[in-house]
Amino acid sequence: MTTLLRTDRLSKTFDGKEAVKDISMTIRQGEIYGFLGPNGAGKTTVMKMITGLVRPSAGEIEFLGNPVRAGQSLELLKRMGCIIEYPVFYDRLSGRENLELHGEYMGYYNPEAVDNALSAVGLDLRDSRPVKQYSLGMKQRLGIARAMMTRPELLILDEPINGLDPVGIREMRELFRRLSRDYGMTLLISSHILGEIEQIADTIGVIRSGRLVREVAMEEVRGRDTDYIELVTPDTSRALAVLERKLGLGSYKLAGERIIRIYDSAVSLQSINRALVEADVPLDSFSRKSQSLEDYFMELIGGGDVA
Ligand SMILES: Nc1ncnc2c1ncn2[C@@H]1O[C@H](COP(=O)(O)OP(=O)(O)OP(=O)(O)O)[C@@H](O)[C@H]1O
Repeated sequence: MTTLLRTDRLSKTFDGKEAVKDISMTIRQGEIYGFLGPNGAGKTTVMKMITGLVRPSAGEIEFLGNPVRAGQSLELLKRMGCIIEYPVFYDRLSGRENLELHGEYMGYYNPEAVDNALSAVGLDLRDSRPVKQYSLGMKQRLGIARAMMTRPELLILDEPINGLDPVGIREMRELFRRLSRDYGMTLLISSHILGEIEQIADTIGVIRSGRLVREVAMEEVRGRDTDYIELVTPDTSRALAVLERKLGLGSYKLAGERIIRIYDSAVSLQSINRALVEADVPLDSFSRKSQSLEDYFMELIGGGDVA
């Protein structure tokens, strides 16, 4: 896949405080990129820099092969659609009227574009109710329709699922899939809840305290080895020495001062137990475990409110 947007060591300092530091991310054409991180991690600031709303303190942004500069790259920025923070509408006008007005204001009014945008997000083309009677989910859809009217190459949505009920969340997920599959759109979606994006994202970028701690293809994450044997011992170094010598243990990780996780699928629970007992290595506990996707990301994020 070709690269649509790339940032290189993007940083932002507010009043001497580093909110975002050295973010280098790559968004490929046609993918759904999930931007995951706890509240305050810096997601909105990164999105605002990408869309030219905030000037970076350092670093570069490249979109469609061209540098993006705040206040200068207007033609390029028109090829992005975004909803950062909640979309605001004229409450007393209908959804259609809001889109028509927006089109006129932006200088590209076209009734067909309004129809197409409304049907793409699954809103009724003939609904004449004022927006103030819309549910939050409908308003989010209308916001996406508005952002889509120019058929942007990249759609940037900041926490679009926030506040929706489970049905609304499911519908929104289906909408994202449809936009990506049927409209070939590339989406950058932020969230602080893994469960909201893990099912739809092709790539997840994990941000924590202003830094991108990991950028992973979901395919790779889903295909990882999730089963492991966990043993707790007061003497991890001796346990490891025995296991390496006797069983040729290769793949393991120290998960704490007393915890060893063994990912070697060729090594059985019994053989580990036998080797350690024979060598007289004290063991507090010993079990087979499986790491969920959630555990995996929690580990990357290091706690916080990502659930
Ligand atoms: N205009 C600003 N002036 C000063 N500090 C700011 C400004 N905008 C953001 N920050 C700070 O930058 C940090 C990152 O904020 P940001 O809004 O980007 O995080 P976020 O990951 O989007 O979280 P949230 O989901 O809560 O919006 C925070 O500490 C925030 O207080």
